[in-house]
Amino acid sequence: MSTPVKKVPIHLQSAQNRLLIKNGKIVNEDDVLEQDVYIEDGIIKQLGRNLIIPGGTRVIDARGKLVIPGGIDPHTHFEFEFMGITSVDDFYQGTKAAIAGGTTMIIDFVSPKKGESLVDAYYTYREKADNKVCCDYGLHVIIPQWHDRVPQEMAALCSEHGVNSFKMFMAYSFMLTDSELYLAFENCKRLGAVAMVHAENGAIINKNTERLLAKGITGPEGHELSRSEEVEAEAVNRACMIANQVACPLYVVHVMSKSAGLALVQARERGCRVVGETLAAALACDGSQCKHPCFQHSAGHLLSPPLRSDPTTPQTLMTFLAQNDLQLTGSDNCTFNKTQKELGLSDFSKIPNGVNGVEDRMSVIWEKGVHAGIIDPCRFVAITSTIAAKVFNLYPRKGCIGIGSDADIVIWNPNQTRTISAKTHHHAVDFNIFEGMECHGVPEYVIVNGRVCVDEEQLKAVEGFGNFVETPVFPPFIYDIENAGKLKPSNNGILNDLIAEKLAKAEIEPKTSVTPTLPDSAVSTPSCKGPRPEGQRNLQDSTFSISEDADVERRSCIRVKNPPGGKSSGFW
Ligand SMILES: NC(=O)NCCC(=O)O
Ligand SMILES: [Zn+2]
Ligand SMILES: [Zn+2]
Repeated sequence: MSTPVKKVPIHLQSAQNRLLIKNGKIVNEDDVLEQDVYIEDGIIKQLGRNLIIPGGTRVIDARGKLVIPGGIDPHTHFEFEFMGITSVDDFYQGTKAAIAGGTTMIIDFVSPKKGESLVDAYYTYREKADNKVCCDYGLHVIIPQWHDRVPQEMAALCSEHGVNSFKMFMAYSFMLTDSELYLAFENCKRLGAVAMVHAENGAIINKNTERLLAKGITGPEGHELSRSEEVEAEAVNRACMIANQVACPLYVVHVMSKSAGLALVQARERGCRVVGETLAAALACDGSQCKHPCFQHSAGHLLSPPLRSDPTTPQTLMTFLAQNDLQLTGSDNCTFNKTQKELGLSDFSKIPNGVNGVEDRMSVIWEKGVHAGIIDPCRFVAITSTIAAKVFNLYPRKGCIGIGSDADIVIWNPNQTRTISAKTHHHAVDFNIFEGMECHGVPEYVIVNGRVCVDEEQLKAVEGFGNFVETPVFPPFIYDIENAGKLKPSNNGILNDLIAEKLAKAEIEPKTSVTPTLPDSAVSTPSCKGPRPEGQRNLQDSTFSISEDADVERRSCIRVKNPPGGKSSGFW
């Protein structure tokens, strides 16, 4: 079989090929620039003020707005066959929702059946996705079972099919044993691939589930009881230990608890190279939602690892992100409708696991991170876009606003608000875990490969406009140890002097004292009615605020030295 060839209608190939974004403030992960952006044929061609550009170019005025790299969601499951059913957001609806929220690239997971060739499963996904995606996409491949052909298939996916990442499970019926994980990580290391792991102790979950059901605990509240924080943290620790035996860098997906976050910090202190991802869901919701008397509400919030009962979890995870103890965010968008969730009405272990997030991730993280004063706009860009681009070796093509980069750009209005609701979202699913949450920060324009796909907040996504993007092996961010050292002090969420100076022009005043206080609970209570080169700067912990003028609303961004119960660590 050869790589699928996508047929994009001619009129879509170079739509709106010239665009100038004027008067905005470009925010990259490490810098803020007062520059205009000129785009031609989907690529950023010029940056600066007073650019000389061809006549007939469309001009968008971004005065008072931030011009940021489009979000990259490294964790979605569209049309995912899981627990006997298929998630309802397909590659069209899912990527359309992504764009509506300011995400311009997603990376989904090929999910081979046990015994199926990984390469065949990859083709199945390409066929499902290529003509549906509204934005660019990449693919990770799940390894559901270890057998002799797997190493060869992994090698073929890396060398011939543009895949550089594999996900292994430590729970569910397709979990791998420790020795199989060892082999999988060893192969990832040999190929220069990113080893991703779903870290929960599957054997203990199975035993707990049997015990809970036998006791008559059958509702959604049983879900977290069966997979407590230590069940997650133990697996994180074990995965890090196993990866370290073969010196394989590790990416832990969906870190959902303080205990798991701390396990990562401790592993890194022992010398393990590990990247930690958390989810929009975990940053905005807590486990109390799964105890709600309405089944649609409680089951609607059910995913694995679960939202945690400890109500300080969302803020702590955000603080981990601020301190680079966690590095990036995904959505794990895996949506099931009410009727699908009802498969588990009398047995929580049969409720399909998964929630929405691809549309609201950017707004939710802005709200709980920047608006709440825990991270600055540069760190927002890092954790929603740049670090994903670096980990999966897409940087600087994606994840930054630079000359030569893809024109995947969001014009972000931090002064605008919107209220999230299933009634207005663009997903196929009938429920939204962020229902009723008011978010400051709205994507007014979303530009996907140079095409304006959200235009003054109006969604104009085009089915099939996106392309499959190959992810090359040996991402320097995780494989080049020397560079990894240099990346460590990249904008660590802290406003350094130079950025402070630049933002000062854009209304930022550094403060002198550190106030290690966190804002009041960031937990939402939804209602239920049914190429950045060398020279990364050293950053000191500091407190700063963005002062108000005509353009930018006042924000107080607080750096906290140590997370509650934890200690900041370096990147590796
Ligand atoms: N997370 C979840 O509950 N569903 C999606 C599958 C996975 O990522 O484990
Ligand atoms: Zn998972
Ligand atoms: Zn997932």
